[in-house]
Amino acid sequence: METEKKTQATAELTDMDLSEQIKKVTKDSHVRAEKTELMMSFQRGQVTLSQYKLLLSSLYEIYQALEEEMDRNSNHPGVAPIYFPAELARLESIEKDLEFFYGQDWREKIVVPAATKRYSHRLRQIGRENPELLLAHAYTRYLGDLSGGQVLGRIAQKSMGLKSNEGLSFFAFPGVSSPNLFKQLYRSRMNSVELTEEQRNAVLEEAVRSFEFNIQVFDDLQKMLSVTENQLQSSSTHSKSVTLQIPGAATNMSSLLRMVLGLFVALATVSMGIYVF
Ligand code: HEM
Repeated sequence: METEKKTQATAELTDMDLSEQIKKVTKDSHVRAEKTELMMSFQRGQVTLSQYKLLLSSLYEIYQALEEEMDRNSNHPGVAPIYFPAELARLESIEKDLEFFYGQDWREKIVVPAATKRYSHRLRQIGRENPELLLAHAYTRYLGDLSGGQVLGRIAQKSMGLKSNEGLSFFAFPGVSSPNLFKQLYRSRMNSVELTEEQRNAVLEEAVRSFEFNIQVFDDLQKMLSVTENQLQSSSTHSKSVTLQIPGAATNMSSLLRMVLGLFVALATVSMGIYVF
């Protein structure tokens, strides 16, 4: 009975175009991504500046890897049909936004969690070894951005109290006049990619993995924020030495974190001094 059901499901999936299959196999992952704390903050209109800055920093690392690998493989038969740098590329917009939020020396200030490093590492690996799998990642990010982008951009602007569109270039696609029509074109290009059955299954698996990477990034960012907030709270209620531990081993400790850490050490030193005398 169970086997029958499975065979039926596989047969249904085989009859579909790639764009339909990919949407179907990632449906549950999409629901999980929507329910992450970070995405819930967006949906409640409560995204904070710290959340958004950390998210942008990770998006920088992710899009840098994705777009470098897409550029390098732009003539690959699995990439060429879905290669739309003029319409979709996000890296320059993210750089502009990071400069707005962090200042000119943003490169020295941004922090990303280990999950982001794992995601970008995977992108570079498949760019080298199986470029046709880049389609799965391009789909997850770009169609996601095109679907929710406009709405999320307005929510972000309102939640963070920004007066203009400054800092929000990530959400704007000046090269796409109708996101819905563009998504249709993109889907038809996805469907035109020639893949063996094995490659098609690998693309579908990679799409699910791609959502998983995004979910892990969102969860890690949230953990980083709550650790920083908890540490700040406990340092103001108990004046004792604390070690700043970020789950997922954040890399590139920013000067902001260094400053916070310095503040803890200074507080601990002062309080020990008061205690001793
Ligand atoms: C605030 C959270 C989110 C909301 C409210 C949301 C909502 C939506 C909506 C309404 C659509 C259009 C569905 C349709 O055309 O049938 C969509 C599509 C999509 N979203 Fe999301 N989304 C969210 C987060 C995400 C995230 C985090 C990702 C990936 C990292 C993502 C990836 C996608 C993709 C790839 C599509 C295109 C589906 C397709 O047509 O094949 N979404 N989303």
